[in-house]
Amino acid sequence: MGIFLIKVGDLTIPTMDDIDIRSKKVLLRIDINSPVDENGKIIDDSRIKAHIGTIKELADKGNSIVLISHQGRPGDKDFISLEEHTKLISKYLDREVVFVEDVIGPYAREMIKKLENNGILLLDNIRLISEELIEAPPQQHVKTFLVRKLAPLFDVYVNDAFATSHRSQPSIVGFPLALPSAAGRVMEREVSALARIFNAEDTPKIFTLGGGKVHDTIRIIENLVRKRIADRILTGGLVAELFSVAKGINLNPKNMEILEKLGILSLIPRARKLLLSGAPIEIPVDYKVEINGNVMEEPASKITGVIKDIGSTTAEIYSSFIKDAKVVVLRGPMGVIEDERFKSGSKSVLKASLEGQGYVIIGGGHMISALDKDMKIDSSKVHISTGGGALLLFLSGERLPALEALSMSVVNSSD
Ligand SMILES: Nc1ncnc2c1ncn2[C@@H]1O[C@H](COP(=O)(O)OP(=O)(O)O)[C@@H](O)[C@H]1O
Ligand SMILES: O=C(OP(=O)(O)O)[C@H](O)COP(=O)(O)O
Repeated sequence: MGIFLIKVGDLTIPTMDDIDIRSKKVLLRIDINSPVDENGKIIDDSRIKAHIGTIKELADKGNSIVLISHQGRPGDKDFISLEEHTKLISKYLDREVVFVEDVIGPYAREMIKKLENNGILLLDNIRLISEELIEAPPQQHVKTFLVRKLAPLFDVYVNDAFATSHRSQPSIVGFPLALPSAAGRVMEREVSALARIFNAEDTPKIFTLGGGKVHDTIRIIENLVRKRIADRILTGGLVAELFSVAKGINLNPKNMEILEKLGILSLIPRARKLLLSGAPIEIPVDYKVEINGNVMEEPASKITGVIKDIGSTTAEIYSSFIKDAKVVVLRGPMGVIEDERFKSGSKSVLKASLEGQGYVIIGGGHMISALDKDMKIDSSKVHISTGGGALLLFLSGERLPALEALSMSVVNSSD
């Protein structure tokens, strides 16, 4: 044990080298929330692979480990159990990992109590517990059923879920107030790497923002604009549709209905405010759409189909901007990448980023899954982050609840 604390702004966060973490019972929060296909099958396991090193290190130090993670959100198609995830973790670790079809009930607690030295369990989707979806301060979350039922069964809590570090949820912020805690290796690596590579003086900085989490993304754009961090913001996915509508472009009733159902239209006033303030937000000039099962390209001003990707002219324009940037940050796909026919927009911007001169930061589970095996990745100028929203909030200088909570962790006095 030494002093290896991570410093982030005014926060000091303990690492796994700072607490006594040998032969203990460890609760390890990971983020293995992965993109899944329409049958609920995992289509990209990058996030699972990312945590293997942390799990191995804890296992090698003689700890017994209980893994917790969420997957999707209740009501969404990707809200599934963690059974398949367990098999993948087991495959990459090359040892048995037991799936427990329970989270805080008597069965889960019995399994945790019985866990032998060096054993590894994965509890089921933590968002099966409704408390996990509540955003509240650590002082409130330490009193949840979730924390009160699980914390007494452990010696140590490790948070390796950088990708969930922007959520002030019990499994992220509650446990550090109940147990000696530390950041895991993924968390440590992400925070240290991003602090090192993201410098104010490196301009222009281009943010390519797509995907479906538009409520999160508009908050991020507001931050980036207020702090003048982004020189240009290239939009794709549902984010682009919001800004197109806010600019007065008629996307036709089918797309408006989708935006309405997702609650995205309520964001129009905020999007308009950003545009009117002169924010450097670019929107697509054309889209790839689906009409009766057929794929077509249509100009943004004459959309008749359901929008599924940015069009090829937009991809070309975005790529030319990207190639000239000093720093490129990409989060959220340009289209519905689960469908091969709508992957090309995301692939084009990724390819341009990797071929350009600038430093590239790629984040978010879906965007990473669009990276082709044959795309050349120069690790000296590319950081592939496990985080999406967390990454962007961190880059925009926001305090992440996970880091704040870890900085408040109770001190491990056993050494
Ligand atoms: N035009 C679109 N219409 C509907 N969904 C879209 C569109 N573009 C992207 N998406 C969806 O966005 C989702 C990914 O968004 P998000 O979770 O924000 O990204 P990430 O996981 O990379 O952070 C994917 O499921 C994708 O199908
Ligand atoms: O996938 C995640 O975030 P991301 O889409 O911003 O990368 C994290 O697992 C957090 O999930 P959430 O946005 O449902 O809280």
